[in-house]
Amino acid sequence: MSLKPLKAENHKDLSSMKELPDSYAWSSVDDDCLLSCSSEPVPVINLEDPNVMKHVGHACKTWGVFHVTNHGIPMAVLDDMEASVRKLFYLPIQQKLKAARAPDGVSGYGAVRISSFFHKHMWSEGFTIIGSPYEHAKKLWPQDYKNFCVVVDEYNKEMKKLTNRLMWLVLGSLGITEGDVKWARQTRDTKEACPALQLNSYPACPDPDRAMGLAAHTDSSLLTILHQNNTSGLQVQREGMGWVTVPPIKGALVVHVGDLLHILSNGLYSSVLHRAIVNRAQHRLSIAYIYGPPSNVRISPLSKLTSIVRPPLYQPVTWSEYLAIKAKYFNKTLSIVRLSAPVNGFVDLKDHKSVIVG
Ligand SMILES: C=C1C[C@]23C[C@H]1CC[C@H]2[C@@]12CCC[C@@](C)(C(=O)O1)[C@H]2[C@@H]3C(=O)O
Ligand SMILES: O=C(O)CCC(=O)C(=O)O
Ligand SMILES: [Fe+2]
Repeated sequence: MSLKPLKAENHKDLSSMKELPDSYAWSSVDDDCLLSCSSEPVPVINLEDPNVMKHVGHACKTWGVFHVTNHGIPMAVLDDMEASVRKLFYLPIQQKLKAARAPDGVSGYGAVRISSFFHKHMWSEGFTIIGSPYEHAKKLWPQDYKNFCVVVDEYNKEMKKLTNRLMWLVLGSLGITEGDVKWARQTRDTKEACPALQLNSYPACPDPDRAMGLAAHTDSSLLTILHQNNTSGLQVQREGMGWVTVPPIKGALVVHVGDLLHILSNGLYSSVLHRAIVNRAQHRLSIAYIYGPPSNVRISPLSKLTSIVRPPLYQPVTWSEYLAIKAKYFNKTLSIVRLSAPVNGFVDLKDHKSVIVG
C-alpha cells in the first residue's frame, strides 16, 4: 500500500525557498475546513481540579485530545527545550545531515517516517530521539554537545512523571485500578518503556494553502504529550466537524490518545486523527513525547472493559510489533489488528519486523 516516495529533493533547505515547488504542492489542503470548520475548542483541563479524572475521561471519550494546565512542569524546562530544538533546526543543513536517520532506521534527522506513503513532500523537517540524545548531539555539535543532552534529559524526565500521572487518570476514568494493569506499576522486572521524542520544524511557507506540514495520522502511542511554540498549526479531526485547530495556550500541553490506548480501552477512547498545517509568516516548532508501554508487554483490551456483549475488539500486540505493522500499513494498522466478528483469526505478528526493540 506504500506509495512511491519522491527521492530527488529529499533534503531541500525549506527556509530558503521563495516558491512552493510542485513536489510540495498538495491539492486541497483546506477542503474539509471550508465545509465544516468548527469553532468549538478542544477541552482545557486543569490538573489541579478536584474532578480532574472525570474531565479526562470525558475528553478522551469525546475528543481524544485535550490541553492540560497546572501540569507541574516548570516553564523553564519547556522554554529551554524549545530553545534547544530551535538551535538544532537552525543548524546548516549539511550539519543536520550528519545525524541523518538511516533509510531503515527510526531515530535521527529527516522527513517524518510516514512520508513514504505520500506522493508529495511535507513542508517540515523532523528529528526523532529514542533514549539518550548523546550519539546525535555528538554529531551535531562535536565540541558543545553537553547542553543539548542536559536539556533533553531533563525534558524526558519531566515528561515521564507527567505521563505516568496522566496514565493513572486515564485508567482511573475507565474504572481501572493498579491491580488490573500490573505493567503500569513500573516494577523492576519489566523492561521500561522507551518513549520517542519527535521534534518537528515547520518553516514559514511561501504558499501555505497548498502545502502540508505533517499529513493526517494517529500516533501509535498510549499517550502523546505535545508542546507547540507560540504558533498555530495543529489540527485534529472531530467527527461531524472536520478539522479543528488546536491553538497553542502558553504553558499548557496538548495530550493525544494514541492507537495503543484505543486498543487497551477496547475502543472506548479513540485515537485522534491529527495533522499540522503551515503558515506564511512564522516558523513553527513542536515537540511530541510519544509514550508507549514497556517493550515486553502485550497490549490488549483490558478484561474489565470486555464482556459478552462487548467482546475484545483487538488482538494482543507489543508496541514494537504495532510500529512494524504501522511502518507497512500506516493508517490501516488499527483495523489490521482488529478482531472482526466472526473472529477472523490472528494476524501473524511475527511476519512484521520489529522496529524499536526485539
Ligand atoms: C515510536 C515511534 C512512533 C512514530 C514512529 C516511531 C518514531 C517516530 C514516531 C512518529 C512521529 C511523527 C508521526 C508518526 C506517525 C511518524 O511518522 O513518526 C509517529 C510514529 C507513530 O506514532 O506511529
Ligand atoms: O506539529 C504538530 O503539532 C503535530 C506533531 C505530531 O503530530 C507528531 O509529531 O506526531
Ligand atoms: Fe502525531
